[in-house]
Parts: sequence; structure tokens; C-alpha cells
Amino acid sequence: MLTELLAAWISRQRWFGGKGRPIDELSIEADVELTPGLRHLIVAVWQEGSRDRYQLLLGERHELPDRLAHALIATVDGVHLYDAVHDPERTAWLLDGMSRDETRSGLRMRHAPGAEIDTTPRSLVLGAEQSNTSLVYGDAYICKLFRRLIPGVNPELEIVTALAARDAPHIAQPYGWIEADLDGTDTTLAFMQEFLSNANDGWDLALTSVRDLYASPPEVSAAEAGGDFAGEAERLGVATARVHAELAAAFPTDTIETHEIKRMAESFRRRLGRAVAEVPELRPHVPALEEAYHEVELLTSAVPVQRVHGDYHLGQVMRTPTDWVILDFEGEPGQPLAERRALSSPLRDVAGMLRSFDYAARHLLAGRPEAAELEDRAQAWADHNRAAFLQGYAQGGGRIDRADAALLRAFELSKAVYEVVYEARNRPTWLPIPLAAFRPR
Ligand SMILES: Nc1ncnc2c1ncn2[C@@H]1O[C@H](COP(=O)(O)OP(=O)(O)O)[C@@H](O)[C@H]1O
Ligand SMILES: O=P(O)(O)O[C@H]1O[C@H](CO)[C@@H](O[C@H]2O[C@H](CO)[C@@H](O)[C@H](O)[C@H]2O)[C@H](O)[C@H]1O
Repeated sequence: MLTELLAAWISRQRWFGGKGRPIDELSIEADVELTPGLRHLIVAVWQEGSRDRYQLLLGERHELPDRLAHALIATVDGVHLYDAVHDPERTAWLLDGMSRDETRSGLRMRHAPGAEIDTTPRSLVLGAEQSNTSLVYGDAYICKLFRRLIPGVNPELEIVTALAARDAPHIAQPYGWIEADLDGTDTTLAFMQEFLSNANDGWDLALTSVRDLYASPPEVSAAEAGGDFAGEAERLGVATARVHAELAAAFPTDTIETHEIKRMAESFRRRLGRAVAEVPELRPHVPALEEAYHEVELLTSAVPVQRVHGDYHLGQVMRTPTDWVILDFEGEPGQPLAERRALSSPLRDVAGMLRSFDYAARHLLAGRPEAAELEDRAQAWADHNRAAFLQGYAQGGGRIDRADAALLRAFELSKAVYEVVYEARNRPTWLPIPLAAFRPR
């Protein structure tokens, strides 16, 4: 039975969100033939009374070449069914579909306004398959297939197309997307953007600088080390401020008054409560966190809010030969769509990036015997680059005044609380990194 075979296969996939819980039932909600030998499936997976939906590209071949053996799902009546994201001959059809604005049984493929899609490049699945699958076509496009489907327009598509319509700088150009109605709501299934083939991500660049400092003689300061990153951190600050200004111009803005600020402090506390229940190492830091959140409640001036990135860190920015480009405007994975689209203070993104400088500085220390000696250098690198980023942010027109300090601090601490949970779940050896954020300064 196909559904049972799919259930066994899906539970082993890296992007499957329901790992560790038995699958009670898998049913096929939609099954569309895109082209002979390529089907698009939306499957519903029931686990412990709740349902999640996932999309699959199902290939069908009578003969399966060796290069696709690893993608085999099952063989039914002599037909090999396999994960067609690994088959460039089949995924070529997605480029065709988007370039021609094809619609197949409710599956709508679209190209971005003004975009001309070259249909000749062939795809490769990007190495690190995580919660989604990204296909890189030649060195031209990257198409992200959202695996777990949440009804609604994906914030990444919404934001990038709005910014591109304004010719905003610092974004990767949109080329196309795939959408369908899910529960009667227009839902993004895939989004294709310009592939920045000649760029490095900010995390790798920052780590190179940190390594350089650690390898320098102890008297060499972060500013003097060969691989100083401060110039880049500053340019990134400028780019961040410009993108915030574009977001404020492209989407509604508002201000939140005292009673809503209190609500924001409440939401920090709720996140903390849930996190402490899951990660007991957080408990000793609760009083200091409570105090920082209380400072937010004392704010008297209104706080400007707008659309923001929402999960801003060094892994979301890429340095091309000429500039910084910001990716992945999707907000924090796992949060409900409404929350990810909600207006927020841009300081939330600033705080996210400040945290990331801390991460880059400390991640080589986790579990190392020489960590204690390097601790001061890590702090010096983080302080130096955090300051440069803030300077760039102000230079680019971003607002951070004295009154913002309490809010920025609370956002940073709340992000660190989120990271504590993220690391406890995904990379326990990294847990000391966000925990270091709660040490008194
Ligand atoms: N437009 C792009 N050009 C080049 N590489 C990209 C592009 N978009 C994403 N990437 C690469 O893919 C990685 C993961 O992308 P991301 O959008 O952050 O996916 P995820 O949501 O799974 O974290 C990035 O760190 C980057 O290395
Ligand atoms: O990039 P994603 O949208 O998947 O974001 C999640 O994973 C990130 C880790 O890859 C995580 O970021 C944390 O680790 C980064 C280093 O790997 C560091 O630069 C970030 O500052 C830190 O928050 C992110 O929080 C999570 O949502």
C-alpha cells in the first residue's frame, strides 16, 4: 500500500518534523501529475491526534539509474517511486512551469514580475537539507521547497517580492514561486531566488576572523589581528538599517503604547517560562532576566513597530563581491505564521545579529581545554564587532537612542532564551554559548 510505504520513508527524512512520535496514519490529500514520471503530492501525516502536511515530488521510473538509488522510496508493480528532488531531469520541469506560469490541477507555478527564467540549468540538492529542501539550478537560481506546509503566503516570498518591486538593495532577486490553495488559503509551496554563486555567508567569514585572532600572539587585539571583521560588521549594520527602512516603506508601520509594551514584556516572560520548564540550566538566570523584562515595562515612550526579518543572524547574510545580501525573511522557524508576520521593533533584528557576534566568538570555545585562556579574546572580538555593527546601523539611518537600550537588552536576552531551547534540542554541546549571555556584564 503506497501510503504505508510513504509513511515509513517520510519518518526517516531529515525535514520530517514529527520524529520520535509514531505515525498513526498517512493519507494523500492531493496527487497531481506535473509531467509524465513526475507527481506532486501533498500528504497528511497524523500523529497523536494532530495533523501535519508535507509536500513530495514523486518520481516514477521503470529503470532507476544508480545515481538515484539513494532516493528510492519503494517499488510498486515494477515501477520505482523515488524522491524526485534528486533527479535533475525531472526538476527541470519546475523551471519550465514557472517560466510559463503553468497551472496544474490547482498547483500554480508563477514567475516574478519582469523575471525571465532561463530553463536550461540543471538542479542539485543543496548539501545541508534541513527543514526544507533547496534546489540549486546551475549557478543561476536557488529554489526552496517548503516541506511542511502551513496555510498562507510565506513571509519570505511576501517580503522579497515587495522589496524587489521597490528596487531595494541587499536582497536576492526573486524569480518565481509555486502556490496552491490549502484549506482555502493561498499557500506558498516553493520560492525561487537568484543564487549568489560568488558569495560567502557571514557566519563563515566571521569564524575566519575569530580563528585568525585566536591564532595571533596574545598581545594582538581584535582590531589589530589580520582578519579583522569590524569593517564588514559595520557595512552589515548599514545594510541592515537600509533594509529596515525599505521594510518600513513597503509595509504598514505603527507604534505601540505603554499597555502593549507591557504585553511584550509578558510575551518575553511566557517564552522564559516555557524554556525553563524544558531546560533547567536556565533556572539560576531567571531573576536577572525578570529584572531586564521589568525594565521594559517601565518604558514610557511609544515604540515604533514594522515588518522585520525575525530570525536575523550571521547565517542569514551573504557577502557578495560588492555588498551584503540578506536572506531568509521567514521569521523564527516553528512560530505560527501570524506571529512571524506581526509588526515588531526592528531592534529585535539588531539584537539577533548582536547575539550572532557572541556566537561566532564563542563557538570555537565549546568543550575545549584552552577555552578559559581564550575567553577574554572571545569577549573582545564580540565587543569589537558588536560595536562596529551598531555604528553601521546608526550610520545607515537606523534608530537606537538611549531609551532603546532597555528594549534592545530585553530582545537580546529573549533571543538567548530561544537559543538555549534551540541548542538543547538540536546541538546540546553548543548550549554553553547562549548560556554565557546571562553572565553579568
Ligand atoms: N540566494 C542564495 N544564494 C546562495 N546561497 C544561498 C541563497 N539562499 C540560501 N543560500 C544558502 O543556503 C543556506 C540555507 O538557506 P536558508 O534560506 O537559510 O535555509 P533554511 O531556511 O533551511 O535555514 C544559506 O546559509 C546559504 O548558504
Ligand atoms: O537559519 P535558521 O532559520 O534555520 O535558524 C535556526 O538555526 C540557527 C542555527 O543554524 C540558529 O542560529 C543560532 O546559531 C547560529 C550559528 O549556527 C548563530 O549565528 C545564531 O546567532 C544563533 O541564533 C537560529 O537561532 C535558529 O532559529
